[in-house]
Amino acid sequence: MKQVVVLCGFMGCGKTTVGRALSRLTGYAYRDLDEWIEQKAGKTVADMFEQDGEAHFRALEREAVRACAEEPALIAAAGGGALTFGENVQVLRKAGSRIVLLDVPLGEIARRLQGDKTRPLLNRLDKETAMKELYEARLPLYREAADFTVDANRPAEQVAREIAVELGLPLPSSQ
Ligand SMILES: Nc1ncnc2c1ncn2[C@@H]1O[C@H](COP(=O)(O)OP(=O)(O)OP(=O)(O)O)[C@@H](O)[C@H]1O
Ligand SMILES: O=C(O)C1=C[C@@H](O)[C@@H](O)[C@H](O)C1
Ligand SMILES: [Mg+2]
Repeated sequence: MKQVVVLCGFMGCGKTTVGRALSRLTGYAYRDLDEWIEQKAGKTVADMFEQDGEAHFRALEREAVRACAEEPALIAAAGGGALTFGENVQVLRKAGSRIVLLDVPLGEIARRLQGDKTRPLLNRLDKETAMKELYEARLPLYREAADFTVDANRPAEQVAREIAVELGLPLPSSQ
């Protein structure tokens, strides 16, 4: 059975952290789509935005989604914007991948990203307003994309375990 699980949600909701925990729990390989893109491009996401523009990054992101959908088994952390594009969601659905939304309230996201300079879409003077507007615009898109929503305002290990149980993933490391 195909077992590709893609974690989605706003920047800072914990996709990378929970994704790594879920990979440890299930034994499935972990892939961070942002890191995959950085390796392909040989530069950071922040540099890509600055030097090549967002459209170039989004094209590489579509490639990353396609490559991930082709895997037999994988825990993938999507970039914060990846599943706001219907085309990427359709590619994953068609391939039988499952999409999980990590739900975290905006206040907690803001706490987690305080002082962070690595996320280009938030690297601006009106960071608070930008974050709120983007969060509110994206939440309905994430909900539409997701097969399952998990309360991710809890320790990452707990969130990972709930996802594994809900999706019926193997839990070899707990036996
Ligand atoms: N469950 C959690 N509880 C508390 N803090 C967390 C939790 N998950 C992640 N964090 C912290 O929040 C910050 C953002 O987490 P992480 O990088 O995993 O988010 P992300 O969703 O991958 O973000 P991005 O979309 O930018 O890749 C990190 O400092 C991380 O340590
Ligand atoms: O929310 C977004 O659109 C982004 C989130 C990050 O994970 C990166 O993919 C990039 O900074 C864009
Ligand atoms: Mg991440």
